[in-house]
Amino acid sequence: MIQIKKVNKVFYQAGRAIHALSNINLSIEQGSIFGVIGSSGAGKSTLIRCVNLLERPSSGNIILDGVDLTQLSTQELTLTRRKIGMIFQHFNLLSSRTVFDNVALPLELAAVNKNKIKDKVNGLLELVGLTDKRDTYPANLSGGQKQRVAIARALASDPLVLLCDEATSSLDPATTQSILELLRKINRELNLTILLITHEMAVVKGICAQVAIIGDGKMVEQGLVGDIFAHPKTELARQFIRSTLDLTIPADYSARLLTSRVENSFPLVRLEFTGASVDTPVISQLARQFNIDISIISSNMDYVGGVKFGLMLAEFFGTEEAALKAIAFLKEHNVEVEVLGYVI
Ligand SMILES: Nc1ncnc2c1ncn2[C@@H]1O[C@H](COP(=O)(O)OP(=O)(O)OP(=O)(O)O)[C@@H](O)[C@H]1O
Repeated sequence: MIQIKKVNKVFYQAGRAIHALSNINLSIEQGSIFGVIGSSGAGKSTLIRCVNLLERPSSGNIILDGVDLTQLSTQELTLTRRKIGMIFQHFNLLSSRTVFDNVALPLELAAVNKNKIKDKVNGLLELVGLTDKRDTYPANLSGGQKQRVAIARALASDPLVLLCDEATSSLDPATTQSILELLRKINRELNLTILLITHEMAVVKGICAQVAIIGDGKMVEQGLVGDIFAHPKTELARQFIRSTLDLTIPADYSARLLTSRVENSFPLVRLEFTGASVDTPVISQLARQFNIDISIISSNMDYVGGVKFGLMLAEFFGTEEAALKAIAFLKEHNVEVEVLGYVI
């Protein structure tokens, strides 16, 4: 459906070359939801803007439904762009137009007749759940409602692909979930291919089947979301996965944390379970085998693509020797263990 082939993008600023994208290759199947994740400045916006040629790649090809967009004339490109809808972080609605008129705009520009526009827009407003807001102005809508209008507008010209540029980044978590739910619904009902870029792994986990991780303009890792969560190959992928779990040491524990073991102090350990971890009940096993009492302080375990993974913060009560044996046992079972300090 979309093929991004050997795409490079170089910006020149004050005589300096900035390699925003280096040799990016991606293949996105029709009807799939594909996520591209990266930190700030990684090149995500540049990549998604290259897909509809808002930004022209310095080299490489963008192939949509068998057509190489980089080879089209300006006129051909204008027509082909109708097959590509786009939504943005800040919605980009026209404040002087009502909800209805915002959604109608692409149809008016394509000279569709008024009755057809009315039917189409009403249908789209129903799809995104905004029928009762048709005559409202954007200033009187919530962020989530504005994004629904933007989605309806993007769908007006029956695109094959929807590009989402940080579409949920300015929304609260509950609204983010409702917009992701809507994207899932339109993907299912319209068989629309969705390419989204985000800096939030939670968005990828929530909606995407496949993900590509980019860093510093380069492809770092790509594959099925479940596989990446289960077997991240790079430190960058691990960082993104950890960001969905977020375990911090409670303040009162930090205050009592020593860097070396003294009498009556016990190790505070951070356990990381990945797809490589052996799928046995290791916590109860090590309590029994090594005579260790385990106090779980916080835990964030998850299940994606058939794989359990997550982080756990725990205190190990027992002798120093028992704690060392327990840690070795966990490592043998491919649980990553980090001793964060000793709690007094
Ligand atoms: N028009 C431009 N002129 C010069 N440099 C640019 C331009 N657009 C982007 N860049 C540079 O290209 C690199 C990638 O930027 P890009 O906006 O694609 O990153 P991003 O991953 O989308 O970041 P963010 O999440 O912060 O938006 C950055 O170093 C940026 O400064």
